[in-house]
Amino acid sequence: MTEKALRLGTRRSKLAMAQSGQVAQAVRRVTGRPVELIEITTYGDTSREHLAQIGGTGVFVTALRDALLRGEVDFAVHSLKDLPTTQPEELVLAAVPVREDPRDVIVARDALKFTDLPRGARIGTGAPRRMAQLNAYARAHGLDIETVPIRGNVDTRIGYVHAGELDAVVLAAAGLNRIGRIDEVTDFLSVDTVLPAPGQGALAIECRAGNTAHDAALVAALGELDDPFTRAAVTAERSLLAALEAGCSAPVGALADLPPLSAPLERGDPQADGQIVNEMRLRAVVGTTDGTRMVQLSTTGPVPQTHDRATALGRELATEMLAQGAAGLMGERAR
Ligand SMILES: NCc1[nH]cc(CCC(=O)O)c1CC(=O)O
Repeated sequence: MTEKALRLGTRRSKLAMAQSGQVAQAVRRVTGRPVELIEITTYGDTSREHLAQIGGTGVFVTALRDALLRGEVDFAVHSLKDLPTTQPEELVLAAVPVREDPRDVIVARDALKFTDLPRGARIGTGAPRRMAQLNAYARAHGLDIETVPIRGNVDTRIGYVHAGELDAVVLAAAGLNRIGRIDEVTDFLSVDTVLPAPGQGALAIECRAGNTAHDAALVAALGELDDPFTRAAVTAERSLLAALEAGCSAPVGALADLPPLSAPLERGDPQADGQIVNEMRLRAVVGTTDGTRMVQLSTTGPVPQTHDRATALGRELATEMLAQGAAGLMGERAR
């Protein structure tokens, strides 16, 4: 007997199709079932307005969720950083697979590195988070750059550099990796310079919450693709974002990862191994887009072992940031 194919709901962009194709492979492997891609057009794909203006979180996500709720697809694949922080009750994140490179990168003319850009260089990015941190770094290090708001898919953005309209554009490493264009990167920005968006580099596999035996079995099967460390990290990052009452287009960077090894220990040292598997560092930044005012904090502790603990970690750091005036730096609050 041939089993019915699982229907995977996906956006139609090149990036979405690439990552959905990769998840489809993994799902075939863990379920032994065929997987069919169902393309769904979202408002975010058709709108020409700036994302910050159509605003609101989740422009890319709503249409996929509607298709799930209507039963037109069995599961959906999202870029985690595009997912609103509120989780609808009827849906569940069945898996958060291992995160890939969370860094932002630049693609610049003449193979330039960020710090080698000439005076007056124009850098394209539509993300207030990227503008804020690039401008803050430039101020602190005597660089003279201008951030230029752009949007569009990866082809469009890199096209501005090839056309000579911009000196560089900022993109996520993970996206370029997934579409096979990582070779075009001219500089990987250290997360010490630019903290990524909460959830950047991670994917979310979302299902109906399991009210039927069929849905419950699917949630359990897809759970095989979950990576507990990535899950804990992105839960903390997103909880921080939610507690700041900021949306995905707010100037908020956050990353939970392994803390650096303390000085006397080296990798391979049994004590060091204990440290690297047991601890997590959460860093976050909020700033004005011109980079003049920033609140940046970090905390390190045991890897949270439950959803509630990961959520508390993010919320606690957000509370400290708010106490230091973070709310006043975010401009328009989340809608
Ligand atoms: N904002 C759109 C978006 N959503 C996810 C990614 C990249 C892949 C990822 O972070 O998982 C991108 C493109 C980009 O920021 O360059």
